[in-house]
Amino acid sequence: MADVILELKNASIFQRENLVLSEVNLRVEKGEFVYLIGKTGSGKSSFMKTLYGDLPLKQGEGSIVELDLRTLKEKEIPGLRRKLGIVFQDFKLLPDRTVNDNLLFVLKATGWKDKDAMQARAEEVLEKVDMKTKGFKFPHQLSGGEQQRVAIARALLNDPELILADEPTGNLDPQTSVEVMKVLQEINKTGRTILMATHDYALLLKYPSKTLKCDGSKVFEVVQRSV
Ligand SMILES: Nc1ncnc2c1ncn2[C@@H]1O[C@H](COP(=O)(O)OP(=O)(O)OP(=O)(O)O)[C@@H](O)[C@H]1O
Repeated sequence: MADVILELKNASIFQRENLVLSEVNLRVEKGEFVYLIGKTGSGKSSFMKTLYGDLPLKQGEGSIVELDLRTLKEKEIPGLRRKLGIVFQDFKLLPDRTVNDNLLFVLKATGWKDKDAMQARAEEVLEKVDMKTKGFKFPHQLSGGEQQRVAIARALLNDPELILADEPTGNLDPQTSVEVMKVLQEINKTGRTILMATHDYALLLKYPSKTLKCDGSKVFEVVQRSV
């Protein structure tokens, strides 16, 4: 049987008392690349937040990287985040330190101790996103696409089972978006599972893959038409 990385059954997602999504049923298996699309306000970010423990799952069932979202306790959230790689639209790099130190900071915060191993790991992930020569730079010295590649490198540090990317190309021009997408595709080819929320239909057409749509407070799989 294929490894199930993420499964929701009859899940409802709320922002405070407001129902955002209901009867969500889905299953993502190891190695899949899945898009999550939908209009502004349709619930994509709320959905992603539920998956990384920022919004509690109060109704239905959900499991992600072998953790139960319904019974997830506050103190289990760091453990969940360690098994996930999360990439945001606005990169969220720490502006006051270099790329290298941004990566070392995360390694330290996630329990790494050996300095040489930490440096080697930082270089390894930078290499994967083709940023190995830029470790000494500060985030503001990088282009948006480069910052996002560093953010992807950061997401890879702890070898996550699942990468959640919420509008990772939302702040990038079309050409840079394609470059970032190529990086995500390469990562997916090495067997990592990726769930990516996006508005970018051009990317969907260029890199077709399983697509889920949030609409009318439901999430359903859509069949992509080739153009
Ligand atoms: N912190 C919050 N408190 C209350 N309601 C919220 C909160 N965040 C979002 N919402 C509401 O939840 C609904 C879904 O919003 P969400 O941000 O998940 O949509 P989205 O599809 O990600 O939109 P976008 O593409 O603009 O990011 C919206 O009606 C929004 O107003």
